[in-house]
Amino acid sequence: MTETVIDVIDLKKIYRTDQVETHALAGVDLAVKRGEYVAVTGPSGCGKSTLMAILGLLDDPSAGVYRLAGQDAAHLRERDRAIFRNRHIGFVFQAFNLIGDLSVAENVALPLIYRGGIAKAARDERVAAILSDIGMAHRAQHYPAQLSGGQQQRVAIARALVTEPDIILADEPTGNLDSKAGEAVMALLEDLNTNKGATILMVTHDLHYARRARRIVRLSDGQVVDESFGEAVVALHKEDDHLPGAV
Ligand SMILES: Nc1ncnc2c1ncn2[C@@H]1O[C@H](COP(=O)(O)OP(=O)(O)OP(=O)(O)O)[C@@H](O)[C@H]1O
Repeated sequence: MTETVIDVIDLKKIYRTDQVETHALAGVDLAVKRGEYVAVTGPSGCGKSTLMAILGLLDDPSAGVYRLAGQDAAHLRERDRAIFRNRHIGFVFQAFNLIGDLSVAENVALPLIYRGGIAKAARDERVAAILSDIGMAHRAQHYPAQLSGGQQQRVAIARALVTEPDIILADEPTGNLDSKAGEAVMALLEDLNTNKGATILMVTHDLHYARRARRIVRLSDGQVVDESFGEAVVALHKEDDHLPGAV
């Protein structure tokens, strides 16, 4: 049986201010198996960022179960979070978040340095291989400011992948890119999923990009209201009467 990487059961997040209580997540159930590529989509305010922050261990849920790679991830102590994140998660942000005064190769090597226990020669080898995989080997000694937005996001994806995480969490990865660069990033994510077995969960408000994933989960008012399959799956199974159509 395929291993479940992310297992979320009845996840709730309530924001309390003096006057109001906002149920940002009102009981989300979501399972992501190894090798899946899932897009989470939905209208503004439906809870996408809140869900991503919890899955990325940046915030705690108010209630519910969150298991990551089979371990309880909902109640980690502060000092365990960074270690857990480094070990299991690769994060791709909308704003790339590369470090400006480090070269491309140095940016990609950072998660391996944080992990520790990996000799420099092994790190260099791993970084070179991953930059080659994503077509950025020729930019290894460049600095982020010398790259286009699309290239910076490719480097950020390499940085997320370098530790071979259980899951890539991509938060609006095309949000700061024009459509051509956005398409290139989407093609890279698809390739990593199809050919390298990367497990990906991407949040996007853009249905056009959500459809490029294999499975689409729609949130509304903090709950999963619909699940369907992306274009690649629908094209593959278009003869299959039992498969729900693409959104
Ligand atoms: N820190 C906070 N304090 C209070 N309410 C919050 C906080 N963060 C989010 N919310 C509320 O929780 C709900 C879900 O917000 P969230 O940012 O997760 O939605 P979203 O789907 O990511 O929206 P968008 O697509 O616009 O980024 C919204 O009603 C929002 O106003």
